[in-house]
Amino acid sequence: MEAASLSGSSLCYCNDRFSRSIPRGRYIASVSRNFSEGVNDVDKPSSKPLSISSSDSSTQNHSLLKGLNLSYGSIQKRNLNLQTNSAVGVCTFPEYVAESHHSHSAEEKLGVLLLNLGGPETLNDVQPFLYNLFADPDIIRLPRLLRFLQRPLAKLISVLRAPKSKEGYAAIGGGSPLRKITDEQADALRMALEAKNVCANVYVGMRYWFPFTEEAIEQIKRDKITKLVVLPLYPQFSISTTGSSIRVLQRVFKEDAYLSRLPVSVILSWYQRQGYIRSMADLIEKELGKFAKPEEVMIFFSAHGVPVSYVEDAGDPYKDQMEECIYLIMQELKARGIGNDHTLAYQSRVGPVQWLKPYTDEVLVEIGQKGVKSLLAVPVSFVSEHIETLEEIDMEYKHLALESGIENWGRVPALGCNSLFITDLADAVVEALPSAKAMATSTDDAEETEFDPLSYVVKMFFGSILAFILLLTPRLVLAFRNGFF
Ligand SMILES: C=CC1=C(C)c2cc3[nH]c(cc4nc(cc5[nH]c(cc1n2)c(C)c5CCC(=O)O)C(CCC(=O)O)=C4C)c(C)c3C=C
Ligand SMILES: [Fe+2]
Repeated sequence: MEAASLSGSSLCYCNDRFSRSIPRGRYIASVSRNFSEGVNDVDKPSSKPLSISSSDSSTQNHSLLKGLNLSYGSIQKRNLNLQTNSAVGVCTFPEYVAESHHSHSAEEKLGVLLLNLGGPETLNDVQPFLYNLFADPDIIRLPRLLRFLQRPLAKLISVLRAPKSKEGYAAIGGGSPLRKITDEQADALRMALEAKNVCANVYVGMRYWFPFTEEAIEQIKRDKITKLVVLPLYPQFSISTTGSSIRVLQRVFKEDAYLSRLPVSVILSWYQRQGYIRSMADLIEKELGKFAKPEEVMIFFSAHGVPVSYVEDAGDPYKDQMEECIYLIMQELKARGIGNDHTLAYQSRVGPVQWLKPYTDEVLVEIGQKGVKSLLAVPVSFVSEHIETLEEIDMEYKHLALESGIENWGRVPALGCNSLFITDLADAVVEALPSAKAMATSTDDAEETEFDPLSYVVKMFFGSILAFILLLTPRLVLAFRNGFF
């Protein structure tokens, strides 16, 4: 069966077989764990190209690879070798079907790894969580020559930003709800798969906080999983989210004999799946119904931003995918007779660089001044409630909107465990199974370096001094004054 009929989408589709092998230089994937006694970095160099078998079931393949190909920028430089097979069929696999436990293939064990960002569970976690985030070279992208500054800079920025972040987390109850919600989604997905007669263990791996992706992978090994589907909980692909998490997998998998032979299928993005589009449209339709005059409400999509350089220099397909996603949701609403005005803006910018525009806060003021009276905010880049929905949108943006002349405010909840959505994710997992392939390691390790504790200490020391000096440059001082960090 071809991909298009599986996604059930009316989109054009492709079932091309892509095979990309992208040459690159050295890339250091840095993962920092924070244990009770304090920050404990693990920075292991990673240079061997790995191959990821990726399964997408509609146009996303095309646009994603186009996105990756746009420039020989970040992704290629960073060793993301992609083999994408998009012809995916709906079928159940005898080895994973519940009834087949007693069969010869009972040894087969399917795993699904959900990837997410993670969030601090207490206020004390905030600074170390921020450290882990800013130490990620996919979040602060430094030129190669300045990479030794990554961790000292992360330390400084995390310490400086922590008070502001803590205020945000304090306002939503003292911590992020992300772990609890992601665990619930994992459970719901396991049950949705079971309902399709597919037995799977579902794991949660967070990028910047517990349970770290590496812990989930350890569990996958202990459970002797024989096939793995990797499902990032980000509908749209960004270098800063899915890209970053996949790099962690590449690093861990290539270093382990069992993992490097494990058949894996990575779902890179799924914003165009019909179940997701429909469930978003359902939520919007329901919330619109709560307004006195639903047809007059502006639908305001607010997506998490990324720096412009990600899109323009590094070829991040995030913006394209976001725009296509909004188009599809609006098409679905139109098909239901809902033709409201809508707009897309980007929120949550951090630091002194240019982020994707227009900015949510600026657009809210603008449309309030233009006379829009009713507005429905739709968070669109993430599928769980988190600090940016509960604090930034519900508190800061709502306040700003009301101040700017908007009188009726509404907000669509995040999808969470919405059953149509979870069922669609289960379908995506099933569709991805046939394209699972072992990640192959290459011998291209010429530039690999070993972790050297002495050079680490030296770099940390001089890097801290340099980072401190850099932070005193007028531009950055201004950025701090303006509260960008
Ligand atoms: C699609 C979603 C996200 C993208 C893209 C993204 C990029 C990105 N984020 C930062 C900096 C921060 N993000 C923070 C929290 C945070 N980010 C996302 C999602 C995306 N980030 C989520 C869901 C969360 C919240 C997690 C939670 O605890 O609930 C934070 C910490 C919070 C704060 O201080 O504001 C920072 C900092 C950058 C720099 C970036 C792209 C380069
Ligand atoms: Fe973020």
